[in-house]
Amino acid sequence: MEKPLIAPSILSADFSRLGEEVRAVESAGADWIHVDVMDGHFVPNLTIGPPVISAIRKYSTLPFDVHLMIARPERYVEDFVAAGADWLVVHVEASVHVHRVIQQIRKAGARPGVAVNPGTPISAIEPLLDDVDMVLVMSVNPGFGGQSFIPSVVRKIEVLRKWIKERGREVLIEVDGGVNEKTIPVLANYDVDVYVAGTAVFAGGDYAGNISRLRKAAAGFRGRLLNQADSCDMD
Ligand SMILES: O=C(CO)[C@H](O)[C@H](O)COP(=O)(O)O
Ligand SMILES: [Fe+2]
Repeated sequence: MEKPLIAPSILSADFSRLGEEVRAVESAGADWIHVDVMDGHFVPNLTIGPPVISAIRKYSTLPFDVHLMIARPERYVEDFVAAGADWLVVHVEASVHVHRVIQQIRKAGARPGVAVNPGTPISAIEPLLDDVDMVLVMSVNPGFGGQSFIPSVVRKIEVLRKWIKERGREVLIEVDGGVNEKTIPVLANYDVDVYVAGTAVFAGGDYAGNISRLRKAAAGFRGRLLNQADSCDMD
């Protein structure tokens, strides 16, 4: 797949028709399906678990990118992989032994990613860069869709891109939260690989049009707003 990728977050889909919604965003040009799993403990919201992922898996052939916002994810890694997760992303804040969980994910047969909350220094994931295939930089506090992008995370993405370049090993950078046509142009300066978008894809119902506008925002502005991140109005 040609990067950057667009990964619709089905948190903003119609949950009463989740399978059809997954099929619809695939037809509309999505690259991945982003699935938000919340436990009411690590984040103040509850969503879905392995049985629902297993049920919607058959509606799409796209990779399922499963974002676990759950405490101690090591308890459920094998269940999520069996349910159909191609990518399994755990929060660095959610497990005491996050390095071990990353190894567990790879052993279970999925690609491991690590996510970092807006309030956590990016240095927390630096020791994991040789072991993960993706870093998910949260640009809102996890738990809900429809929140505003937090501009201070841009600096973290810049640092992360530098570290990955220095290592020479491919690690994808994914950004999640408040991603839309206004925020993507700034992010594109750091070669973000995967844009997760819930509201921006599902709002208004024109999924194909929405995805195509996000793609254009990513391609059109790449490299042209360097050093303007701090002054950019991102609301
Ligand atoms: O992980 C998430 C929330 O915790 C979601 O993926 C994210 O919020 C997407 O929604 P939106 O694009 O509306 O911000
Ligand atoms: Fe997410």
